[in-house]
Amino acid sequence: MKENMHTLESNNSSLAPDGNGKKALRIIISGGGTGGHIFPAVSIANAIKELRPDAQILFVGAEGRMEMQRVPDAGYEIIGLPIAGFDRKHLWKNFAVLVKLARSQWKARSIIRKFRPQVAVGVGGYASGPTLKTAGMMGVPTLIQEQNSYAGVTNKLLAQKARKICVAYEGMEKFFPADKIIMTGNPVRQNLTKGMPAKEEALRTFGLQPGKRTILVVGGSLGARTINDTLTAGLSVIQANSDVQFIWQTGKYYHKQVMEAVRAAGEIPNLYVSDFIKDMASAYAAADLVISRAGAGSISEFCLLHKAVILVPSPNVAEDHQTKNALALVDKQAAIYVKDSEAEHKLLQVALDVVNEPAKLQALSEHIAQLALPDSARIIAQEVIQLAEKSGR
Ligand SMILES: CC(=O)N[C@H]1[C@@H](OP(=O)(O)OP(=O)(O)OC[C@H]2O[C@@H](n3ccc(=O)[nH]c3=O)[C@H](O)[C@@H]2O)O[C@H](CO)[C@@H](O)[C@@H]1O
Repeated sequence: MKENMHTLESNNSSLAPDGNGKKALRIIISGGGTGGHIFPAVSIANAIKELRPDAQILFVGAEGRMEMQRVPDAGYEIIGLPIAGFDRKHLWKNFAVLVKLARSQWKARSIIRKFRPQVAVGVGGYASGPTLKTAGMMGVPTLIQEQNSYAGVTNKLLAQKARKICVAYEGMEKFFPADKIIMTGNPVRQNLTKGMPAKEEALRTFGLQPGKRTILVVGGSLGARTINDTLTAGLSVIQANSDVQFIWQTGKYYHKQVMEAVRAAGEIPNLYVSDFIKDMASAYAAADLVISRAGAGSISEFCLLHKAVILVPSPNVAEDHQTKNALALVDKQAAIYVKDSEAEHKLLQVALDVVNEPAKLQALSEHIAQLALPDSARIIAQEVIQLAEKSGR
C-alpha cells in the first residue's frame, strides 16, 4: 500500500498537459471479483492506452479478490478496498460488512483526492460500488459497463449518477435510463483478437499432439462444479478416446480434488489440466470445440473467435442470466445447449460426437461469428476519453 501511495503522489506531479498540448488523462477503473468483471476492465484500459499512451490508469479492486493478482499481471497498478459482499444467510454478520463499506468509502475518497481522476469507470463487482458512488459525490463523471443481459445490483444503483452506461444486450432500458445507454458489446482482451498463435504451436504449449481434435473445457473464471464432476466421472471415457485431446480448466477451488482423481485414473496423455489458464489465446487457438459455462465475457470471446461451443449455463446466478445468455445463441443455431442437470449423463458424449463432425463444427463456427461485436473496448475507451476531456478537472 505504501508503494501504491508513493506512485499516487508521483502521479500528482503530472497534472500538466502532455508534450502534445493535450490534457494529461487520469482515469480510475474499478470493480472485479470474477474474471467476468476484471478482463473487460483490462481490455478497456488497454484500449485507452492505445488511443492515449500518456493516460494514467489506476485500478481500484477489493482486497483478497482475484483482481489483486490479475490486474498487476496485465501490467496495471491496483489498490484494494476492504470491501466484502452482504451475507444473505447470516444477517448478523452484516454489521462487519457495513463497517467495511464505510471504511471502503473513506479509502476511495482518499484515493480520489490524491489521484484526481477526470473519470471513474465501473465494471461491476464489490469495489465499483463505493468507488463510483464516492467519485459521483465528489463531482467526478462516471461511466459504467454492464456485461450481462441482466443488470447487477451495484450497476443499477450507480446508474442514476452515471453519465454513460455501456451495455452488451438489447432491452437494457428495463434497468437503466435509456438516454444514457450505449450498445458497445463486451470488451475482450486484445491478445485474444490480435496475433493468436498457430494451432500446432498452441497445442505444444499444453504438451498435446498436433493433428488431433481438441476440446477446451472451461468453467468460467472460477471453475464449475458440474463440469468438473462430469469430467471426473468420465475420466475412463477420456482415456478410451485417445484420438481426442482435452484442455481442462478446473478453477482454483476444485483443482486439488480433480488432480487426485486424475492421478488415481493412471496415465492420460490426451489430457491437460490446470486450475486457471493464463494464456487463453493459446487455449482458444488449440481448440476445435469448447465446453463452457455461459458467462457474458466468455460468450463475447467465443463470438469474436468464431468458436464452436457447447454451453452449460450455471443455474446459480441472479435471474438465471446465464441461461438467457446461452439461449440467445442457441436460438440462432450458434451454440449447443446442455442443461446443468443433464450434463453428467450426456455432456461428454455430445462433445465427443460433435468434435468428430467437421460439418457441424463449421456450421456452429459460422453462426456464432455473425453475433460478434468487434471494437467494443475502443468504443468504450473513446467515450471515457471524451468524458475526461470535457471534465473541468
Ligand atoms: C458464477 C458467476 O457469477 N458468473 C458470472 C461471472 O462469470 P465469469 O467470471 O466466469 O466470467 P465470464 O464467463 O464472463 O468470463 C470469464 C473470463 O475469464 C477468462 N478465463 C477463464 C478461465 C481461465 O482459466 N482463464 C481465463 O482467463 C475468460 O477468457 C473470460 O475472459 O461474470 C460474468 C460477467 O459479468 C457473468 O455473466 C457470469 O454469470
